[in-house]
Amino acid sequence: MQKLKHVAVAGNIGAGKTTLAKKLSHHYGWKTEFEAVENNPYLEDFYADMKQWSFHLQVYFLNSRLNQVKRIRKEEHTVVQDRSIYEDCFVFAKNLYESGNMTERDYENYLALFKSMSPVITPPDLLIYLRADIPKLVGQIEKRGRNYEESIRIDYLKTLNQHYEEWIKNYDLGKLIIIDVNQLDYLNNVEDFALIVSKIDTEINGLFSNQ
Ligand SMILES: Nc1ncnc2c1ncn2[C@@H]1O[C@H](COP(=O)(O)OP(=O)(O)OP(=O)(O)O)[C@@H](O)[C@H]1O
Repeated sequence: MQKLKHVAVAGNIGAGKTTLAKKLSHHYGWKTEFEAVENNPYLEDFYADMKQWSFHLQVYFLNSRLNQVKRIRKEEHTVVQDRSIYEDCFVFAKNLYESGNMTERDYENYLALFKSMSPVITPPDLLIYLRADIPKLVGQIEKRGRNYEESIRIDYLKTLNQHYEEWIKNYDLGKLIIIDVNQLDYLNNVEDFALIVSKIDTEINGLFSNQ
């Protein structure tokens, strides 16, 4: 019987991944893998000057996310991961290159590194994509008030959203749930959270019954 081992929550900056991952961990008893924002040595510099720091930041995230994947694989419990490694490559790095914030040689170098790593990368059993429009993202980014995120431009969020949609349209590495979170408040509204849980339960049952 297949077991749900690795769940990843995907979505743009401020979509509410961390909140959902925490709530799912509490509800299902899953372990969590979060990105430690405070210890990131490049994030603040990156937001101040993307051109200068994009490559450094992407290599940092790639390595950090690969280590998460390796830990998840070893773990016998189910783990919910806050953002997948595919988003780093197919959304963030791609967006930086296409917007002129990463040079071609750096991007090619990055892609070659990603390719070398790919035999070790296993996809999540279930990917939950949180789809959010710009006003929702902006509202949530403002609410949490991280200083360095004040410089995030609407344009940046918009092109990230376009890359997210492109990536998710072609995503075929495992089970996928798409949740439009624009009208949801699963932190404070029990019914909104229950709606997400019921979608996940359906997928979990599907995983089991396929065996
Ligand atoms: N590969 C990446 N390239 C550029 N920035 C990234 C990358 N991965 C994460 N970040 C940035 O790191 C910061 C920390 O992300 P964090 O894990 O808190 O999630 P978030 O995107 O803010 O999501 P949410 O609000 O949905 O929990 C954010 O500003 C995020 O955009």
